[in-house]
Amino acid sequence: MSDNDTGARAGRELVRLTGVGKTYGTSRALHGVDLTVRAGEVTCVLGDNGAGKSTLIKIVSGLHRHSEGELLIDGEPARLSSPRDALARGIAAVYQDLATVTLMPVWRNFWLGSELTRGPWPFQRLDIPRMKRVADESLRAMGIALDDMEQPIGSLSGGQRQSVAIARAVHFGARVLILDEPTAALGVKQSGVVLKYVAAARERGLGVVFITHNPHHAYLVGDHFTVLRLGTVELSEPRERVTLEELTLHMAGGAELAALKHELARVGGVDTGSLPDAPARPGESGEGERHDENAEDTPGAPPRP
Ligand SMILES: Nc1ncnc2c1ncn2[C@@H]1O[C@H](COP(=O)(O)OP(=O)(O)OP(=O)(O)O)[C@@H](O)[C@H]1O
Repeated sequence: MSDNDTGARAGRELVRLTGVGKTYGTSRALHGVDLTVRAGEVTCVLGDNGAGKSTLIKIVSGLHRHSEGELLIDGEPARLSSPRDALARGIAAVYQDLATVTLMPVWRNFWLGSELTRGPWPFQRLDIPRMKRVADESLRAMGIALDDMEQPIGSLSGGQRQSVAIARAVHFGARVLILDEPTAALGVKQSGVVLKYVAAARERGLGVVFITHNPHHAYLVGDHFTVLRLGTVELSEPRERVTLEELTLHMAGGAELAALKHELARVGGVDTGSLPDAPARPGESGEGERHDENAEDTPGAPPRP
């Protein structure tokens, strides 16, 4: 598939998981998970350590087989045997530890493993001018303008490197882009850079799965939010039905905090008035109470429509 084909009809279902689970030996990492990835939407998967986020993306990206439930791609039941198999179906994962060669120029990293050649076999040579030109065009199409394509990729900031990896996946035909904690190791400004390209990928019609610990980052770009806890889905709501506060409380283990608050109030001597209550059920929080998206601590990504 060429990158011109990525603009699938917005809202079209690309990947769906129903009742998916995964057992490692006797340990159940994931159970009964439903998740839908749609064209032109960002699906955020949030969860604390050990919640099952990595296991989930390994299943969707072809690294692991699920042991229960069903995986549908374009509405058809599918079993992915490898990441290459997933890639052939248009599903690409960009991991935190980007597989780049730090001393190689940006354009070489862009083409790594898929270099263009020219001339008839067996006299083929690398088509360096074309690789540089196409890499530059692909980056610019995503709004990434680098001063010098010859600079080693290691000299770029973490946010820029993530952005190059996103543009690369888009160029090579990803329809579903899985981003594994792309902002985890980044400061506010660099996180903003990455979130901008997450939004750009969505605008191009890709279905994006954005894995994160950070509800603020998720809320800046997300269309749907799924919170995992101990391998099961604790919350799954579209943007209209959940506020940033609710999402943050779920991530902070709001129910446990509320129980703790109750205990502390009984012990006395602790001011529990300012502690949060249990997260409201989505929809209970009242319309029009949506949190300001440009709240403190959140980088300046484009506002959601
Ligand atoms: N290969 C494995 N073998 C056995 N257990 C595993 C394996 N991979 C993950 N687990 C277990 O499955 C559960 C979910 O882990 P997973 O790595 O998917 O969570 P996570 O949400 O990605 O956590 P983190 O944010 O810490 O990466 C954990 O209890 C973990 O110990």
